[in-house]
Amino acid sequence: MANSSEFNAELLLSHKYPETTFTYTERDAVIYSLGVGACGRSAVDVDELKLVYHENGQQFVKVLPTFSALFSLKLMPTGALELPGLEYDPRLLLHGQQYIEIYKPLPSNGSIRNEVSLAGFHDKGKAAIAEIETRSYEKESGELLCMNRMTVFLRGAGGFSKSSQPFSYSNYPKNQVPAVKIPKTQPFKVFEDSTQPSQALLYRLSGDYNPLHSDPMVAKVAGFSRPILHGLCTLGFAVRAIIKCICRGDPDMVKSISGRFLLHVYPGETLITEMWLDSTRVIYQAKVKERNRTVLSGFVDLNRLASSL
Ligand SMILES: CCC/C=C/C(=O)SCCNC(=O)CCNC(=O)[C@H](O)C(C)(C)COP(=O)([O-])OP(=O)([O-])OC[C@H]1O[C@@H](n2cnc3c(N)ncnc32)[C@H](O)[C@@H]1OP(=O)([O-])[O-]
Repeated sequence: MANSSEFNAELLLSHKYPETTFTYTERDAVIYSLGVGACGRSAVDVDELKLVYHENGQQFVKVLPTFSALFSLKLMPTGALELPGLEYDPRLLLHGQQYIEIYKPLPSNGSIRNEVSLAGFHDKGKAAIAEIETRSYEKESGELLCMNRMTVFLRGAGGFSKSSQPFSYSNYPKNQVPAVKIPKTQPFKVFEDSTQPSQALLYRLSGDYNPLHSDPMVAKVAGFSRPILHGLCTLGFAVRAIIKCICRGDPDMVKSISGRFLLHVYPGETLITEMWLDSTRVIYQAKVKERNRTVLSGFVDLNRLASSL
């Protein structure tokens, strides 16, 4: 537990994160799609081939909306996050939540300028929670493309509040909070997908080289029997399942995405994504079949519904 004398709220809240850039090509978008399992069940999948190949005269590959979560990767090159005013052990850091808003379909290649800020910071006693917001602009046009809010869960870093009221700060609307109630009814769609034992080793090629996902010793120190899957890889699997089952394979129908990581996933486990439709909102949860445990839940808001649903 963090010592209250080590926490300096003023220093943390006034910290300015530097702007970052992210340049990608179509090859990066394809490696990402393969990393979240596109065409993993069939190399001629009609809903997914467009994510990895120019089929039928298609000019560009289509890009999954969750690809945008990579834009701010430079912020944590080795898995640690700069939080001046707080001491914490980066080896105990876990990805807690991800919230994404897409304002324009993601191009198949591009150069992105990111504005980064601290959107929230909370003392949860046993943990501290930091929320980092990244607004991503297309460099050439200057247009705002998307916003990502990443929540990091810093195990062991809570308990620093000096007053009896735990320290809590956030600067965004309450309706963007990802907590969802899973309906008691049967899901509208269910999709089962296997992750490969090498899934995290493939996914890391998209730029998240945190050794928690590849190094057995680092995983042990973090409390896991072996390296675990990147949270964003699990989210990528779940959102891809929704795009396949509800958007008829069209990634451009996704407006916003929210997910909370409830439990770690081991590469090689089977993910079952259950989906409920509530107007243009898809409420979902992903379970690991082998352990019968829910590992992720959230919602995806769509621009419209597919006419054939
Ligand atoms: C980031 C880039 C690096 C990437 C790394 C990875 O990919 S790692 C791989 C991917 N990530 C993973 O594998 C992580 C998987 N998730 C886990 O292992 C666990 O959910 C946990 C350890 C994050 C929290 O478990 P626990 O039993 O210690 O928690 P609890 O139930 O006792 O609640 C305590 C308080 O925290 C709140 N809160 C709870 N959960 C979350 C959350 N996810 N998010 C945010 N907040 C959360 C909860 O509301 C409560 O606050 P309240 O209500 O009192 O004000």
